[in-house]
Amino acid sequence: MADTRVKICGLTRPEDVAAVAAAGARYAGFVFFPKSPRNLSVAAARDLALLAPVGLAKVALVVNPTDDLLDEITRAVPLDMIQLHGSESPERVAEVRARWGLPVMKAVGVAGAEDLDRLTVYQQVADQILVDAKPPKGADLPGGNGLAFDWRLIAGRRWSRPWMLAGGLTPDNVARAVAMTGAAQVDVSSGVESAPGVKDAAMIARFVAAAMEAEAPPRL
Ligand SMILES: O=C(O)c1ccccc1NCC(=O)[C@H](O)[C@H](O)COP(=O)(O)O
Repeated sequence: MADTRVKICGLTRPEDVAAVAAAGARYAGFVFFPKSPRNLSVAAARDLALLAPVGLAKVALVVNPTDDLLDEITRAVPLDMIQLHGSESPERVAEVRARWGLPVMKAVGVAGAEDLDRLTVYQQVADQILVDAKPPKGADLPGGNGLAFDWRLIAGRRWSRPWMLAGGLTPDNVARAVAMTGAAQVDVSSGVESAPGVKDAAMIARFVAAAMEAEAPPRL
């Protein structure tokens, strides 16, 4: 059994926080991106974050955030991590980490082998890497699109930092994804929704159980 750590991203309602905690997920993600069906105001995110029990890490997902937005979010919302999901440079990742004093997870989009060097670059400055599918050209959202990339691209890769696998994961494919990539952590958003932005408690429970029971490849 892999005992995979799960992040459920894009919670919008108190019952989502309860479902995520009851299922045994380890991270809850709150999205601050106006175009997203999962977008939250700072006040709404604060209310949700205050419901999270000890052991459920609260992650703020932001896209190329201004300093003012980061100030506003970090002053109001009790957080454990900042997720940068835009085109932030390595220098900006290092700056956010130093200035706001929280661990930073940098999302890196992967579509082909040409994207893999960026994983190495960002591992040098971020606390964690979120390895996600690259959004299609012209997509409204830089993440949360329910698209998977070819997991063979990262199978057997050596990592110098903790990382999470994301992109198109579902209760039905997460065990295969863990077995193929050796991911110790996985992230999902649309794969546990009944409609865009609407989380489904039964799907969350099924996803977390499948991820935790997955067989990981031997870690050498
Ligand atoms: O989920 C969003 O709406 C979103 C908006 C803007 C930037 C990133 C966003 N989501 C990123 C995530 O962390 C997702 O969990 C990740 O991309 C996987 O999404 P999915 O393929 O839908 O499981």
